[in-house]
Amino acid sequence: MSTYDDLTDLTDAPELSAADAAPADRLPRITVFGTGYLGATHAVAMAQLGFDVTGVDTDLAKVEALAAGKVPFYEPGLPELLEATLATGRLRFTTDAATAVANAEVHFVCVGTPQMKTSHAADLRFVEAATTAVARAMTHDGVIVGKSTVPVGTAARLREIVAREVAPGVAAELVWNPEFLREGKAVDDTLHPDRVVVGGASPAAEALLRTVYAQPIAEGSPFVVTDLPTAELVKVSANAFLATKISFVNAIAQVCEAAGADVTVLADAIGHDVRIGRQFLDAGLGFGGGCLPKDIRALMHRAGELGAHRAVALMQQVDEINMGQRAAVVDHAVEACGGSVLNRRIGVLGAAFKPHTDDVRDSPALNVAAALHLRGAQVTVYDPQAGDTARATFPSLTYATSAEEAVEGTDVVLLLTEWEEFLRADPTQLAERTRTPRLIDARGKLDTDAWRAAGWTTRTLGRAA
Ligand SMILES: NC(=O)C1=CN([C@@H]2O[C@H](COP(=O)(O)OP(=O)(O)OC[C@H]3O[C@@H](n4cnc5c(N)ncnc54)[C@H](O)[C@@H]3O)[C@@H](O)[C@H]2O)C=CC1
Ligand SMILES: O=C(O)[C@H]1O[C@H](OP(=O)(O)OP(=O)(O)OC[C@H]2O[C@@H](n3ccc(=O)[nH]c3=O)[C@H](O)[C@@H]2O)[C@H](O)[C@@H](O)[C@@H]1O
Repeated sequence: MSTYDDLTDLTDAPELSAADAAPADRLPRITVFGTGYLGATHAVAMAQLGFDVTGVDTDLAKVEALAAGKVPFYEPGLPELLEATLATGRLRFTTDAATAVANAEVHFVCVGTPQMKTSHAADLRFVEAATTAVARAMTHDGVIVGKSTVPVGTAARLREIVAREVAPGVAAELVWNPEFLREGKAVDDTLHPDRVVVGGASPAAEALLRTVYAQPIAEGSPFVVTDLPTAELVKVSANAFLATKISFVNAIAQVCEAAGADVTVLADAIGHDVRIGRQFLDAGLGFGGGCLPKDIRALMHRAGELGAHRAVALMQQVDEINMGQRAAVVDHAVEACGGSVLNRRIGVLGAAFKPHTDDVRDSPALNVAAALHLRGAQVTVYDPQAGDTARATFPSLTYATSAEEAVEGTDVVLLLTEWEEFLRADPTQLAERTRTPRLIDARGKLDTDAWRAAGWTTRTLGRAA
């Protein structure tokens, strides 16, 4: 039996009424639990849409920073919008869950669901704690809206918690409303979502969510109404599909390298087929970040619990191919250094898991840099935004403040995160700073003809050596 079975019968719980849930005389008031990448963006965006919003976090430093108008991470456009929405008086941040909940009707749960240290499963303790805190603090009817990415079956279990914790006579309905924003484009994705998915909502809760998302709906965002498990799985499947696309093209890239074909041209060509599409077919170092890797592993784990072995096998392959890309880049660097990187100087361009973010959670770039460091190389990393987060995660690497500094005296240079700054860099100037102008383009984004013309020897993942 899985951990999600044996649900309590909730039929005796009070029902949310349309009048209580959506007051006619004003917009519903909102709390957002968890003010990380997702929650901070969501809170600010909801305030921008005109709602009264309180962001709640257990991390006092984060709350104080946000309340002072400082976004504790790099996300283009968010600082300006935070400042503007704080100035309206509609947005505030606190660690005081009880007061925040008592003053609102819609409670978004946006806390983390990281991978467990001991298994592939998602760690649901934060989601459970936040849901419990909301349910306990509810003094009047309202809706708890799960937004965190969770394994299918979690919401049903959280409903049990809500039923147990909420005060008698208070109608607390839990629905699921997964989020699809991308870091680096978080503001735009939140204000203009590709779709809004709501699972498990009663008519009253659905009406409330339609009010909350009225603007995106008016602008044409599809509003998908479904049950709880489908809503949870839509989210996980979307990320699993994106991950599968990337691992597919990386598997083909290996064939390209062996056969003398060019994976970028191939991706462009197959991408013209609208059934395939060009997006998420960039071969190279593979996917990282705080979501795709942990989400496919959590799916692997949950699918295993449910006996869905084909999904387990597929996700295992996607993960394995992805991690293989990191190993391949390390091997290329070793080969470029003549068989050993011991005491060799390696310049690494990029630490973030992708451009336009300072997020280094499960970053392939930082992972490769660390692996080379552990093999005895002298690794110097430069990232336009992620230097501080990278240093905090992996302090024993050397961090430079420019690409020029990072490539100084190097035996090989690795392009690991495709920031525009690197794509625009002058290969002639950089070549002069190296000991040997040798480049591995692990993102397939550089104009290697221009780099070769500037004296570099180059190697690109997905093309013949
Ligand atoms: N980062 C992203 O781009 C997206 C993330 N997601 C999902 O959203 C969830 C959150 O992800 P991130 O924002 O990246 O994580 P994060 O780690 O940046 O933020 C999580 C926040 O929750 C806070 N928290 C933990 N327990 C709490 C509690 N009991 N009460 C209040 N706050 C609490 C933490 O202090 C932290 O600030 C995850 O499930 C993730 O998979 C979904 C879509 C996009
Ligand atoms: O659940 C989440 O948190 C989010 O996860 C991803 O968003 P994000 O992690 O911000 O980053 P992506 O833009 O998806 O990129 C993920 C990784 O894939 C890599 N990637 C992307 C595209 C590609 O063609 N090739 C490739 O290797 C990127 O370099 C990066 O490391 C999804 O794109 C979002 O829709 C989702 O909401």
